[in-house]
Amino acid sequence: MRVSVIGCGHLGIPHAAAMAEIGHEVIGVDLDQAKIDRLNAGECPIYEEGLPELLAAHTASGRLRFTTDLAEAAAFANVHFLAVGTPIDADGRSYDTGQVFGAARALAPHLTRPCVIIGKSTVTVGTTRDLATLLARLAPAGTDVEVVWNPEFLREGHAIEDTLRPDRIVVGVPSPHAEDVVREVYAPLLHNQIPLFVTDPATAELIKGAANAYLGMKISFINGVADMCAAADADVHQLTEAIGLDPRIGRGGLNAGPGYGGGCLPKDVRAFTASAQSLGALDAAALLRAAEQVNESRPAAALTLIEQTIGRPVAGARVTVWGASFKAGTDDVRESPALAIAALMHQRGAIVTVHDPHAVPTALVRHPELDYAEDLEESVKGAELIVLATEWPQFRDADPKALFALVEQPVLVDLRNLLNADTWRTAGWTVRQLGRPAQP
Ligand SMILES: NC(=O)C1=CN([C@@H]2O[C@H](COP(=O)(O)OP(=O)(O)OC[C@H]3O[C@@H](n4cnc5c(N)ncnc54)[C@H](O)[C@@H]3O)[C@@H](O)[C@H]2O)C=CC1
Ligand SMILES: O=C(O)[C@H]1O[C@H](OP(=O)(O)OP(=O)(O)OC[C@H]2O[C@@H](n3ccc(=O)[nH]c3=O)[C@H](O)[C@@H]2O)[C@H](O)[C@@H](O)[C@@H]1O
Repeated sequence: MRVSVIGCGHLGIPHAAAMAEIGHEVIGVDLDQAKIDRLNAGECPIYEEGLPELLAAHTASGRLRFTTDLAEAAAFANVHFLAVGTPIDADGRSYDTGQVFGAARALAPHLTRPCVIIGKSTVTVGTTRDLATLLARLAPAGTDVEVVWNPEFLREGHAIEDTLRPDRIVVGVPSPHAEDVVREVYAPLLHNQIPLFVTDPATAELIKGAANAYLGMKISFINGVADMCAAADADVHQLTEAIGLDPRIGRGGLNAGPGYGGGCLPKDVRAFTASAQSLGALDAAALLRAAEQVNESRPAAALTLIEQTIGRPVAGARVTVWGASFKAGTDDVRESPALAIAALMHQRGAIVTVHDPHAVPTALVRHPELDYAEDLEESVKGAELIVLATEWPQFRDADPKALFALVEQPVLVDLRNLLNADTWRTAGWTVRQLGRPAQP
């Protein structure tokens, strides 16, 4: 089939590459000419495992190309995926759907044949209906333009794997014809026994919000319990292993840490809370708000642990923060807990150097006030404290003996419970881990 993917960001580029991989002819569309030029040259503008290879293969084969021209996309395809951004609104709570409606308005005049728009962006319930009404009014094909919602569940760092082998495909359809089109698009995946969950558009929109809200609540729950463990001199890591064995709870997504970040969970929990409020589900809104509050308090909780460890305020201390991306496997620094903690220590007068194996260039744009080191050894020279904030394997595998010689003080706070603390302690380090006893 011929498909277009409108919006080439963290979702759209992997999706376009994966659609080419399963055999479709794909045209990706974005407003950003520089990004389109790089993509057409087979270059990958984001750090995502496996994506550069897929892009290079399919731009070379001619099955995947990119443009800024929506008219070209409309002439080429009868299926259009919408993967533009839905950042949080100026009010800080609901989605700004300007990119979604902006793209639809720009595409509409070119829709002269029957077609299906497959929305993938994360949106407020009711968006599919509003978009269908708008397109019926503005497109020459009128009501022959159908709008489906097909929320995306991929994780950054696993985008290709999650797109080619998702747990489930959820689709909210307005008609049996639209469902047939979706089944045809995803046929190669459905042949691999991946479940297709077909529902109405409003339920599909809410499924996405509920999934991310639950993931955020689960993380805030365990982070709240980590606070309890810290106060009781108990061990959150062992507690998590034990409760995670109960299949009703599950071990996945239950790691205590510096809080959930990224371009999605923080905004999606906020927006789902606002939806609960506006739909009159006030108890649900209060539950979700509590999860947000736990998350918002994580930088301060991390600072408390850091200052307890060094036995004084961070002002004047030379601190190295390991990690800038919001999690390992990506160079995305949107709402990164690592950078929030680095910036908080900087505000408190610490001399902060940040090191990340892939995200220094993206971090520099958002936090130019911080110092950066591209090299791990370089980053710790003269440090009085290392704060491990992102769970990159490079940090887990770092050599405590070699680093001991480089630092001013061998003190490390592990906010991800990533390290084998015994090995580090044997090499002479003082190590504190989140929600775990100071002395094992
Ligand atoms: N990042 C992720 O892993 C996931 C994201 N999502 C959702 O997918 C949507 C996109 O997220 P990201 O890819 O992270 O955002 P992003 O900000 O990385 O990418 C959005 C892209 O859309 C482009 N764009 C904006 N208006 C356009 C227009 N009128 N025509 C063509 N292109 C346009 C922008 O230039 C940008 O490249 C959001 O709703 C997000 O919540 C859902 C699941 C996973
Ligand atoms: O809607 C989206 O964009 C996506 O949001 C998340 O994916 P992602 O943002 O890539 O990252 P996660 O792996 O969920 O991690 C989010 C944050 O929570 C933190 N986290 C995650 C898991 C955990 O156990 N503990 C924890 O602190 C991570 O470090 C990170 O800061 C969801 O997992 C995806 O299913 C969803 O499609």
